[in-house]
Amino acid sequence: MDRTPGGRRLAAESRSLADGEPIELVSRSCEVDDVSFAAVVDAADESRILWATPEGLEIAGRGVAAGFSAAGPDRYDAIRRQADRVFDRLEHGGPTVARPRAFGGFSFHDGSDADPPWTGFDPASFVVPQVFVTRDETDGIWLTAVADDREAVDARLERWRDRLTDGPTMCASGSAPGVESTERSTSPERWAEQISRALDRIDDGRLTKVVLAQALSVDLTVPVDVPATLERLRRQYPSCYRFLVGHGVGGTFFGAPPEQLVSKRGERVGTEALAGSAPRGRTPEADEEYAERMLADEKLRREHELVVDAIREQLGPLASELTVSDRTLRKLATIQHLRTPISATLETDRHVLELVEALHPTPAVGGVPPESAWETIHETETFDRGWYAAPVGWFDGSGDGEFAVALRSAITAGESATLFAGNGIVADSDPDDEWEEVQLKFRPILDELRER
Ligand SMILES: C=C(O[C@@H]1C=C(C(=O)O)C=C[C@H]1O)C(=O)O
Repeated sequence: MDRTPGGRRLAAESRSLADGEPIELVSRSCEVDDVSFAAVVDAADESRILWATPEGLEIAGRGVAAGFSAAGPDRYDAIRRQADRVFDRLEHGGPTVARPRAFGGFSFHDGSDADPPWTGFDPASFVVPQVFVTRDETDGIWLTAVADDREAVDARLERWRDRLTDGPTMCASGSAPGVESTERSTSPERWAEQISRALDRIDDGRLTKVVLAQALSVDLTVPVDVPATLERLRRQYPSCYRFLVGHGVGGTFFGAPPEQLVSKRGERVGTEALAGSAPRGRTPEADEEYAERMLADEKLRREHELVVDAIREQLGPLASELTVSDRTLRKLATIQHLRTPISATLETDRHVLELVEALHPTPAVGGVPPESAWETIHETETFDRGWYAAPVGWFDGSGDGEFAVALRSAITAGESATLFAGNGIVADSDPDDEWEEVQLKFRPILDELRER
């Protein structure tokens, strides 16, 4: 595989970023009326990204004005160095909300091989799109184009403005592709064995917690319309992130994660511990009972506190002040979780990628201690996590940015999709309960693939 930073596929327009030269790009924005975000990301054979937050920021982008990719333990720094060479010289004509940002993410493990279904998904890869639309609650809707020079950027902006304003404004929510058949990576019997082996390690003191996951391969009747599926997910899971990453080759990775890894704006940092799960009840009384039981459950409390402690340990040394708020409930349509919001003020300025590196993987998706958890995951799981449960999001030229944990996610190409879901295992975990919780975590995506 081509491991050169900014290798062929992700070269900045036509140049490679490997030669050390700064890259000069120009961006221009114009305000537009309501336009279809789906129309920007409707071509699976081109690079495309979509990012939406629970607070209402939504960005859809296409093409590659600059691309960065990296592998290995140095991947966070390597991405940042490549991006600095672009952002340091970028001239942006437009409001801050519509500024160019680099969108992408990381694989769960730094040595991920990008084998199918993960073809094209390097251990770290980001793009600054050639064209993107940005919407947020206060600033309206903006179209931005990025190119090598002013003439090219003006032409691109005009072309896309015509194209989007002539098209439909609504995001089509489409219909589900329909599921022909499913195949599990892990049978219930195999799962019970895996849990029992993890519990042995916990018993003999090598491990305190590990998150074990499963994959579900789905044969579809027709290919997934990913933007339309995300639109349906928005309605079902309005408090979740939504993302789509496609490189024009291989599959499209998408999901509706409930969990923020980190957000950084200036010196302010936000993150959260989200761990501990229970079903939603069919009646308000049943739902309340599940919630009460979860809040009172000693095992879940320990499992959750491990995540809080790890975040405190990772972020503490970088912060002048750190606030751990009270534990609350996070209720989603099909599942509920324990959640602890955490915020911090940085002691000195940091790039958001430094915070991503410090936090990933939190024990909400990895385990404690991290090395032993990683070894257990590696020896136990029979599939490649790829970008599942890893950081996905954006950063900008001043080092601000926001990342979600890529959960409740799937990678799809043609008439197949692979879904991923996992659960935290600690002392006293019961294989049947853990199995049920994993199945609940497949539901957000699986429900949207099935015809109702
Ligand atoms: C691992 C997943 O979810 C994570 C694990 C949780 C748990 O163990 O209870 C809860 C929320 C997430 O942090 C997943 O959705 O696949």
